[in-house]
Amino acid sequence: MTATRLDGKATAAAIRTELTDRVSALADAGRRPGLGTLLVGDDPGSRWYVDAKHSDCAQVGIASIQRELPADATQADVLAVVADLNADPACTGYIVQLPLPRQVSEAAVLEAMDPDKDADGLHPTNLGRLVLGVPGPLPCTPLGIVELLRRYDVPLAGAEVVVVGRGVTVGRPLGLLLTRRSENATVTLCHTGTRDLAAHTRTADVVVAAAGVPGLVTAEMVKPGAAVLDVGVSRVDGKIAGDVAGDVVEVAGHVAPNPGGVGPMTRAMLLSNVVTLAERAARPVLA
Ligand SMILES: Nc1nc(=O)c2c([nH]1)NC[C@@H]1CN(c3ccc(C(=O)N[C@@H](CCC(=O)O)C(=O)O)cc3)C=[N+]21
Repeated sequence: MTATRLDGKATAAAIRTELTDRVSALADAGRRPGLGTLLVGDDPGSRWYVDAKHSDCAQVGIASIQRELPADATQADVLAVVADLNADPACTGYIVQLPLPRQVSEAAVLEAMDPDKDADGLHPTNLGRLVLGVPGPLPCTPLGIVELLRRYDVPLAGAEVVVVGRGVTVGRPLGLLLTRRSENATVTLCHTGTRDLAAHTRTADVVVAAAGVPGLVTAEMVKPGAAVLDVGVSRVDGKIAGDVAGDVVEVAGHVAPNPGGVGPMTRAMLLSNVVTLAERAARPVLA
């Protein structure tokens, strides 16, 4: 038996279609949402992601504000663009593409963003809101994972979920999201320092592999019928290599492949965050 594919590409396309009505309503009220991006440097992977985000925006009617700085930009250069985007009324939500060059502090840049325009949900205020259970924009990859599982009826309530990876964009906030009462999963957050990773993953109903270690999760580490989501992004010989080995599809019940799984969902959730932020900003106008 081979696993059901969690098709992130098709699901993200459906979400974009659903968003177009909300974008039209905002545009009719003179409040068209606008996504800003700041790309620092010329990493081809980062450029691809940013370009893909803007072509997604064009599809649903969200305006694009594309800012770029050279790889040798200073922290002051980056903070100046952040201040611009904070002040620009056409920009209702924005992201600073990560990673930033070494000379620029990511923490300082995230902190300088207007939390009400934080389309990535990575501002300390918004991460704090996630911990507190207060509404606010949520990180896109964790949201995309939860939404993909929901649309394929993979149950989370009471489920054992093992997340591999403790990074700030995926693993750490995903643990917080999944343990909310609304999701009600039990989460074990594993990482590269976990003594016996396989012992954890073998008990899991859902495994999310987000460690950035190619082929880390193999078939013998997966309980038959479990859902396995591949979120690792590494490049091996110029091609994307995920954290999940090819033989896992023979054991798992569901697999989110990489590419074609969580990546497109991340972009769809970014659009959803931008639309929600624009709706919130327009509330007095929209009634
Ligand atoms: N501020 C910030 N926010 C992010 O959300 C952010 C970031 N920085 N830095 C880098 C990571 C990575 N990331 C991905 C987004 C989409 C795909 C994606 O759409 N991938 C496609 C195609 C991949 C390909 O073929 O190259 C897929 O999985 O099918 C992947 C990875 C967002 N990130």
